[in-house]
Amino acid sequence: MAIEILRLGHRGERDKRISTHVALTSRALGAEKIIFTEEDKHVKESVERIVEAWGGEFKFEVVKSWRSYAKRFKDNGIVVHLTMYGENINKIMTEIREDISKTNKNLLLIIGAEKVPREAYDLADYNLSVGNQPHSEVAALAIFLDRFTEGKTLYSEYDDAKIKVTPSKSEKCVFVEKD
Ligand SMILES: C[S@@+](CC[C@H](N)C(=O)[O-])C[C@H]1O[C@@H](n2cnc3c(N)ncnc32)[C@H](O)[C@@H]1O
Repeated sequence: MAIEILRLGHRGERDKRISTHVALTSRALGAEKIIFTEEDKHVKESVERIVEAWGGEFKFEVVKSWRSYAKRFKDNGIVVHLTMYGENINKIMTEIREDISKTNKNLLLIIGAEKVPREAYDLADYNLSVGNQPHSEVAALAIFLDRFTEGKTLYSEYDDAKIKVTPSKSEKCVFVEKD
């Protein structure tokens, strides 16, 4: 089962930082790939730099048509759209987890930057809220992924990592590979 994140929209300069955080949060919490609908060299390079240093196979893609991407994904996947208007995460998470474990399908999470087109709601198998208050796509993504994976992806280790952190009670414990 693979987890992918589809980020709808990116408002240039204004979203550079948050789009980078969306990608890094996706990677750190167990997603295999992030898909953007807009090109941004700065975001792409920032993510690639992290993957190069911290390891793993996290993929970055920009698509022309997110609708075609999501429709194709549904051949062997379940689409969950995160929105403050959606169903209660506390009530629906068990159903989503069972749905995916029974069918062994992949998971595509859709998150917005600004107003999300109606088609995203229609295309999604689940429209899910992380509370009904407006907050941030980074927070919604992190809470969803942590609950979906039950924390199992948080301490993933990568053989090809050049930097590794060992959890420590009292000091920074960092391994850095020399060139
Ligand atoms: C700046 S917010 C826009 C809020 C928007 N009105 C909405 O539909 O959620 C950008 C993205 O954050 C996510 N988001 C914000 N609050 C959320 C919440 N309470 N539950 C789930 N997702 C949320 C959604 O993916 C949304 O598209």
